[in-house]
Amino acid sequence: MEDYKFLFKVVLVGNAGVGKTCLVRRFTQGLFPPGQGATIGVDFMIKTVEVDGEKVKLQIWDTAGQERFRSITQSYYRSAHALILVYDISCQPTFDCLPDWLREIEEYANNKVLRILVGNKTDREDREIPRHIGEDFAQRHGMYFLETSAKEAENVERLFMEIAVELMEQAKCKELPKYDGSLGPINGKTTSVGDGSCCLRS
Ligand SMILES: Nc1nc2c(ncn2[C@@H]2O[C@H](COP(=O)(O)OP(=O)(O)OP(=O)(O)O)[C@@H](O)[C@H]2O)c(=O)[nH]1
Repeated sequence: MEDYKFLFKVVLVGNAGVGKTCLVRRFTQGLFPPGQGATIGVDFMIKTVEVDGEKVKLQIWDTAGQERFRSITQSYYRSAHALILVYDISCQPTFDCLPDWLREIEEYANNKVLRILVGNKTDREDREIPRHIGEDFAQRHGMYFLETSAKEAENVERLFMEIAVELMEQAKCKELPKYDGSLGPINGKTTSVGDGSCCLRS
């Protein structure tokens, strides 16, 4: 039996090419993969971290951004404890699609899911979306907000660690059932986490 006290499912969504896979690889393997191909369907990785001396296992689901995989990826929203919605700060269309992603989240995710908006690729010099525009959008939609660079490892560790801390705090308050690793929460119970209405601590 593996030794961990909490297991949380974190799902990344967002347009193709925004860097979801690179964020996951950076966090779980500490690398920025060269020539990363598009994700087909859904992929997942595990990383166990320690928060306040307790082991927290993060099961991180990396979904394909391409439209043709949408029906597969939607089925992963429901049991997510946290959803990371990613856009590329150097690519306006990826930001313009955020309302469409929010509609998907409204439709398929638990309405109490922890939501985080992430503007990735801060290392790029051709920024199109100013930081405050991303921040405003997140605030208006009750989401946490962070800008990251998977390439330069900026804020990536922080992103996942703050999610782990937040989910653990909520789990302690609400006594989330321990997730058994299957797609649905155990005992058929729908887990309920947080009200998703504040901003990531800075
Ligand atoms: N400059 C820069 N490039 C990045 C960063 N993160 C990812 N990329 C590049 O962006 C491209 C797409 O990265 P992926 O991680 O495959 O994007 P994705 O969102 O997983 O794409 P799909 O799997 O198609 O949904 C790759 O060429 C990466 O090298 C970053 O932080 N900075």
